[in-house]
Order: sequence, then structure tokens, then C-alpha cells
Amino acid sequence: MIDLSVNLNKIALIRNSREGNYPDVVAHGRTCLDAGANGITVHPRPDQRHIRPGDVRDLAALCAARNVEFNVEGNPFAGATGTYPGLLPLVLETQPQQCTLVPDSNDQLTSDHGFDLTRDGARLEPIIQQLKDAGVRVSLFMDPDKAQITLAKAVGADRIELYTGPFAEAVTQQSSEVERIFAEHCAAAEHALQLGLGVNAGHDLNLINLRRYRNLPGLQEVSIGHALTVDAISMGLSNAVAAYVTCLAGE
Ligand SMILES: CC(=O)[C@@H](O)[C@H](O)COP(=O)(O)O
Ligand SMILES: NCC(=O)COP(=O)(O)O
Repeated sequence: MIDLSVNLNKIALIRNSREGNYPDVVAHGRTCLDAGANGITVHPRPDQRHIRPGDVRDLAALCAARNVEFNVEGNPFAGATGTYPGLLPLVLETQPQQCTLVPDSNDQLTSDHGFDLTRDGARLEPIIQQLKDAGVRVSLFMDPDKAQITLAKAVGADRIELYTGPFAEAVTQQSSEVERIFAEHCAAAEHALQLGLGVNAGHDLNLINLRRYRNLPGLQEVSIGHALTVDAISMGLSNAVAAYVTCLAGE
């Protein structure tokens, strides 16, 4: 079975468009776990556009109470800014089971590439060691590039998370590239498995492209947020409108 870790960024994004705590991110995390999700993912960003440090603390407590995996993603090189303490201090404080390091810049719209470990490997290595010493499993966000995945093992990663954005886009476009890209991911996954690395995947996975991607060799976990949140709206919108119409009719 492939584990599903639900990314709650987009619930927090809606919450942040008003003052207050509506929707309640922790309550929605509980709903995801009650519905069968295996864990929760968040990706706090320095601008706190969605997940805030308090959410990380509260969701860590929820996941610990439910004995499920908590996965915190983010840029390890982003230092403290304003009320954002920086990824490393936040992870060391909240002790998630897994930390997925992602090479995002501070103002990035969303994650769009894996690590270049030829460039970043040396400064990543002590960070990975520090996290592992604290008992946190470390996954690195990677493109399906075998040479880079060999370096992921060399710098001490436990797992990789394959960046699935281009695969997802090819499926959406019904491009003839889908099978070539998927074959590249399969080769990368097999290479990682041979090195003893675990294999996660994520970014823009959805109910359509997963029908193909779920066949990736050794796939342990997918983290999904954007499409799952959109599906929650689409699948629930008729019911919600009907409930309001009924309410307005005085029923
Ligand atoms: C690491 C990754 O793949 C991203 O999908 C990320 O977790 C999502 O971040 P945003 O929700 O900020 O786009
Ligand atoms: N690691 C990927 C993730 O957490 C969710 O990505 P997306 O489904 O929001 O694109």
C-alpha cells in the first residue's frame, strides 16, 4: 500500500484570508485522518502565506496523539524572518517523523524543481545529520536524475521525494511525453531503491495522474494537497449549495 499524506497548505490559505480560525486547520487534519489518510504534510513558507508556525506545533500534537506520520517540508536554507523561526528550528522543536527538504527560494509561488546536490550537497550534509540526530527522517525533493539521486544517498538522506510536476502537467496536456517521463521516474525510483533510499513523490498529483503514477516501483508515500483540496470543493459543492437553498427556504 502507498501511504497518503494530506498536505493542508490550502486549508490554511483559505483560513488566512480572514482573521480568526475558520476553517480550522487542525480539525481538517483530523477529518483527513478519520477518512483514512496515513499522515499529514505541511510546507511552511517564510512569508506564512498559508501554514504558520502555530499550525506546525498544533498538527505535530495531533499526529503524535493519533500516532501517524507528520511530514514537514521546506527550504532548509531559509533563516528566521519576522515571526517565522526558520525551518530547522521549527522542525527540531516539533519533531515530525519526516522532514522533506525542498530547494525553494523565499518568494517562490510553489516548488518547481529538485535539489542540485552538486551545488548544495556540502551545505546540506550537516543539516541532514542534525535532523537525523534528532530522530527525524530526512527526505530530499529531487528530480528523476540518477546521478543526483546517488548524491542524495552520499549526503545522508533516508528517502527522496520525486518531483512530479512535469509528469502531472504532461498527463493534463495529454502529451505524448507521459510515458517517457514516467519511465524516467521508474528508473530513478529503481536506482534509489538499489541505493537503499525510500521513495516518496509529490506535486500536482491527482485522481487522474495517480492511476499511472501509483505503479512507480517501491513508491512508499505520496503527499497531496492542491488537487485534493480542489476535489473536496468540487465533490462537496452541490451538497453545500443545496444545504444553503434548503436553509433559505426555512427548512
Ligand atoms: C514540495 C512540493 O511539492 C510542494 O507541492 C509543496 O509542498 C506545495 O507547496 P504550496 O502549497 O506552497 O504550493
Ligand atoms: N510534497 C508535495 C505536497 O505536499 C503537495 O503538493 P500539491 O499536491 O499541493 O501539489
